[in-house]
Amino acid sequence: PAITNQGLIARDAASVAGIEKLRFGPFAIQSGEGNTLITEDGRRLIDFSASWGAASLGHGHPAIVEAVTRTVRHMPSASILSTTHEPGVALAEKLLSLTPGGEDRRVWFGHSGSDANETIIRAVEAATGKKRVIAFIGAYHGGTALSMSVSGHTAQSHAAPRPGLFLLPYPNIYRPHFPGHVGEVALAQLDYLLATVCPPHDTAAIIFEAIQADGGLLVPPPGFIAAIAERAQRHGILLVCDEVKVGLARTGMMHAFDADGITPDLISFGKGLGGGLPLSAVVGPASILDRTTAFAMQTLCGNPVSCSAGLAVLETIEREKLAGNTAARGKQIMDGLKKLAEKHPLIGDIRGRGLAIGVELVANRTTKEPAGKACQKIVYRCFELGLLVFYVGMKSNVLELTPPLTLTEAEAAAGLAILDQAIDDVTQDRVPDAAIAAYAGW
Ligand SMILES: Cc1ncc(COP(=O)(O)O)c(/C=N/[C@@H]2CCCCNC2=O)c1O
Repeated sequence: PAITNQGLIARDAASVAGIEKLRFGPFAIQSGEGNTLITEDGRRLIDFSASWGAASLGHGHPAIVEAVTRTVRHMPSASILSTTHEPGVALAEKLLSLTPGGEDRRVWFGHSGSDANETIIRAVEAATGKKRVIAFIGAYHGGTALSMSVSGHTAQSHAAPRPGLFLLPYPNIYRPHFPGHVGEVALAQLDYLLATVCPPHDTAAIIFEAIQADGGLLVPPPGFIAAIAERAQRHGILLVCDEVKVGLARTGMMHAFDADGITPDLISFGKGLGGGLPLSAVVGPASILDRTTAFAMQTLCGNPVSCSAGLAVLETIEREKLAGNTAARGKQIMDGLKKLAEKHPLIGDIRGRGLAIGVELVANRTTKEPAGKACQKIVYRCFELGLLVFYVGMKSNVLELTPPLTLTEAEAAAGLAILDQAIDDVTQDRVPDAAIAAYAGW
């Protein structure tokens, strides 16, 4: 049918496949400027999501515009598979210089966190010949078959876990599901697995997030990931850290795993690495990533335009000292949220590091009953009031605040004020069920 002059939402409904939609409202965007998005009808939204963390420098950052424009104009091919080029080599060198690891290492380029984690699992299995992998309940490692099969998020329960996968309980300090669900049980279970059905000689890797993002923005107790790393090292099991969401200065440190001062064997990057363009990377030992050729290919891997954006992101993080800004803005927001918690009983827990912040919403602070519907309504109301924020969590009740690393003090304050109003409106039942009925969220 001819496309009438309908709005984006109606046209989207008639043209874009629902299987890739994760919608919380009629969120139609016509443009972005810095840390603000402008809706189709011209309203300004402070962006507290950064497109799930991908727009690390906000929207239209001059460094990215300049790098991308320059490269797309002179275009040294579209791929690094069969022709190499300066943007790709320079970005690989930059990533090697920014990541810890003594031995000879290499960088693999992809387009998404999913393909990076997919490649890691395939590469470590091939290099070690080992069939078992250990991961965590609540983990989201991707949306492709293999990356999903080593995930543990309830939203992906439609995907079968890979054979030989063992899932451990990720520490949940605020909502322990059993005594010791704050770290020591996970470690005890890991030791028991390794001593029984998951022998180190057949266990290729342990994959984890230093902060579990989609699982509910769970921050493990200090020392937990160091304890995991110590066991991996002791048993000769490869340690894989998924830095796709919370890496690259988002926690106020260069790497989220810096919190425990560990050195993973392999690291996956994505989202913010591309600053809004499709780009992922795996950093790991040459003995794994350089052991053969033509093993993990996609035509546009190492696309020079995306690689130029990645270089611009990393250089800007350094030049603008964005890890420092992230720590400062994160403290500002955390302090602001603590004040909101004094007046809003819906706020059950506030946690995170830097600009990776979770606000867990509960109907009752004593029972901690998850307030999923209130959470959906708050996201919807924030959109109406001028703030874009989404939610995560296996009970869909954790607001995820991952604004661009370039967030300013004024934008943080304005976002908090809108969040305050939205929570108030939902608490006073001013947002009807009908407002969110059409949106499945997750
Ligand atoms: C820690 C972590 N590792 C890998 C991925 C997969 O990245 P891609 O979605 O770029 O393939 C993700 C993606 N997370 C999802 C993307 C789908 C929408 C829901 N929100 C996310 O942030 C992730 O958080």
